[in-house]
Amino acid sequence: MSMDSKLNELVERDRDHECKGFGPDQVCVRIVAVAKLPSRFGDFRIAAFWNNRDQKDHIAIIHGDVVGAEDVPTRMHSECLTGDVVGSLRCDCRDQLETALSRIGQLERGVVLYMRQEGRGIGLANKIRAYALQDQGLDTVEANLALGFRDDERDYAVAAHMLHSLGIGSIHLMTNNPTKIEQLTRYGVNVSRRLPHLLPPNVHNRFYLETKARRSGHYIDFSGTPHLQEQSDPVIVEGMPGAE
Ligand SMILES: Nc1nc2c(ncn2[C@@H]2O[C@H](COP(=O)(O)OP(=O)(O)OP(=O)(O)O)[C@@H](O)[C@H]2O)c(=O)[nH]1
Ligand SMILES: [Zn+2]
Repeated sequence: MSMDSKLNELVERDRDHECKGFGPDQVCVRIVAVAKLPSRFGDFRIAAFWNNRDQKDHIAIIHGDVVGAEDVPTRMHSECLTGDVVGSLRCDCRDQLETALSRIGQLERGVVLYMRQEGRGIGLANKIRAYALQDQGLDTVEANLALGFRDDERDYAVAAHMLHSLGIGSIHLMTNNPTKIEQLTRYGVNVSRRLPHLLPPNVHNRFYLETKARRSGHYIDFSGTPHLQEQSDPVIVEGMPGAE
């Protein structure tokens, strides 16, 4: 069966899908529409999902035949309008997204989950409030706390169910964030391997990345010499200020 027919079958199957849900919030997800999506990063299909937890359209960007597959290279990306769309250099989001899409686009198969969890789940306006506090000297964790949020408000139950809905048996997760692996595993996803997803820092996001390593326990090595191999990867955004 072709990949398109397989995915269309999943849409049919999910029309009346209901289950006891993932995690304490009993999160249930349906795959609602699939279409082809040729992109500058490769050939993809895009799948839209409904869920019973938030009002957001979460998305899977799929390359190759992933239904029923094991060890599927997977990137779980959190929406970042400032980075993804505007090309902000305050974070590493766009570099990570573009690199994930082009790497996966060149593999046999893989998937990028584009989760609408702007600002680590606090939303766009609040992220900009957090940026304003960072402009006054707070770090990214302190800014979230000052606004009355946890440093990270994301929950990956929707993402876990999305992978389940796609029939993906196990994943190789592209991340430096141990919490993503812990949570997905808790929600029943088999993360058979972690693939480091580091890109070279620029002058604007270096402190932000250091904070992720120092305060949020991300696997990013700044002090250790030699640096992790991945940090010497060629720069993705040509002409990026401060790029080494
Ligand atoms: N609250 C807040 N969110 C931010 C800030 N900078 C980037 N983000 C958001 O952080 C999310 C990306 O998460 P990161 O913490 O950068 O990285 P990660 O996805 O947890 O980890 P990796 O998988 O290793 O990339 C996106 O939703 C961004 O909008 C910030 O200063 N404050
Ligand atoms: Zn960002």
